[in-house]
Amino acid sequence: MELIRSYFEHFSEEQLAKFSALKPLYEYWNARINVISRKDMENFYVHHVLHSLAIVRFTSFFSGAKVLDVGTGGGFPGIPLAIALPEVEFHLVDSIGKKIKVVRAVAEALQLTNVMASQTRAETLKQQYNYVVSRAVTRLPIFSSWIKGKLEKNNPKGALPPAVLYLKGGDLEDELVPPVQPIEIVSLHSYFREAFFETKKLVVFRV
Ligand SMILES: C[S@@+](CC[C@H](N)C(=O)[O-])C[C@H]1O[C@@H](n2cnc3c(N)ncnc32)[C@H](O)[C@@H]1O
Repeated sequence: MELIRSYFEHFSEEQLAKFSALKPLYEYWNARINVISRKDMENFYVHHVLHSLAIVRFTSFFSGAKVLDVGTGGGFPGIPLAIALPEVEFHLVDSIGKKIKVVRAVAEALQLTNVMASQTRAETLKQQYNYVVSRAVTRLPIFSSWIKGKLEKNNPKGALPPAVLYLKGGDLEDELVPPVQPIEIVSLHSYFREAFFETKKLVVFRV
């Protein structure tokens, strides 16, 4: 847990214990339902947990905020975010039922009462959210069409306005076209020293 602690000194022992429990839980579930490539399990804390937590380096949302994780797969970035931000409500969705089964099992084992998981296509959701998070799901213009109308118009005064926070690797210039309205693009290497983050970005945008 030294890796997580070194970047997030304010996490409590309870939170660190939950992060520490994540790897054996995913090893157990991944052997039954593939949600993480087998060779990536070796780099679980850097490639999955720390990568997800980049969003917490950018913002901690506000207490009571509703956050949608679109195409969460086995629970990334939603599960690490829910451990890091227990005052925030997370709705994790994926179109594949067996992935949601893993998300529910992990959330239950860790008693994450701020996680709701649904098997659904993001396009069909009716609720509105203060923020949308996601990692590696589809090109940003397509993604934007899926979540159209699902962000609140305003957030409480002083909070980050409604936005999408999307974790992305590689080139994205040709994806930053309407309806994507970029607010900020952060190189994750400015947050984390590991070589994995050299090409990784957090794209914050409105639609
Ligand atoms: C490459 S995986 C990424 C999973 C996870 N976000 C991660 O980074 O580990 C993309 C996921 O998006 C899901 N997905 C694709 N289209 C979707 C849609 N329209 N609504 C909800 N989930 C979708 C897929 O089922 C898949 O689990």
